[in-house]
Amino acid sequence: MIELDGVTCRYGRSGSEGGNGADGDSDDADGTAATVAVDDVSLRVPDGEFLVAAGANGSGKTTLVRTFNGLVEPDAGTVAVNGTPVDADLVAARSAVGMVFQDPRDQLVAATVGADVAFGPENLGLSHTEIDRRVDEALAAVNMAGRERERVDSLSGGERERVAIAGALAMEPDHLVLDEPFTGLDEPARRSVVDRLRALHREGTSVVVVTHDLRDVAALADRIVGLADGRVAVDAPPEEAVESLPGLDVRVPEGGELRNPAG
Ligand SMILES: Nc1ncnc2c1ncn2[C@@H]1O[C@H](COP(=O)(O)OP(=O)(O)OP(=O)(O)O)[C@@H](O)[C@H]1O
Repeated sequence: MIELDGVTCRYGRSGSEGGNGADGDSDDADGTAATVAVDDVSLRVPDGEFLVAAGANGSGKTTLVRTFNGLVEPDAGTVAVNGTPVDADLVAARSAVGMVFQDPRDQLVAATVGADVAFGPENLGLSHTEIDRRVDEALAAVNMAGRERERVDSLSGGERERVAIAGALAMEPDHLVLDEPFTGLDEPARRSVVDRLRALHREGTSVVVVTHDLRDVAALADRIVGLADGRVAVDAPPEEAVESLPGLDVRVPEGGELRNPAG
């Protein structure tokens, strides 16, 4: 379970670590205005849930999910994972919440698929047998079993995304968070990533997907949280949420009972 209470994150005060940490959204002493990226958000993400965090560019989605494992430290409010405050045990939070970043190139660190997926477990100091087991299972989960020896730079965008997901899965997190996982992927690649997410969720993995485009994931979600200007504007099951989301500049699936504001 991930629990946020009254979380506010700001960027822009000069001298604040990591760029966030201002005490207001007015001008600072040096004349630099602080940006309130996340504004007093309270949220529960139960185990097993497939949650989609949707919103326009700049609505605060990335900042919000980065508080889940301490990559961003809130200026106000608290974040707890499995009952423990993130700032009290950063290692526990990072183990419990696996993160797949927006561009898998930012995440892939080794030359080959197997070495890349093994990287995280190796840093945990696990035995070779345990590392091999995790790599095998993680690659199987993204439908890339037996491809350990392939070079990362020879993979397609969709395959790289799936290797990045496997790398996060090899850490055996309670929650898997993916930030805009479909950016830059062609249709078959998107479908293959969607299929993998569906299968992972079916097998019990908790998934959080950050997106401004719901076409791929609306049908998978248990719940959609829509952000606008750093605040939760919508928090509802998909059928209800898609009615309000177009007003937040979020692209929703076309056809059926769902509308697409872009026409
Ligand atoms: N490192 C940073 N320094 C200063 N401002 C930032 C930083 N990161 C984000 N912001 C600002 O905070 C606000 C929220 O950004 P964030 O990236 O969390 O939103 P987002 O919804 O994920 O956007 P996108 O879809 O474009 O990634 C935006 O106004 C953005 O410009």
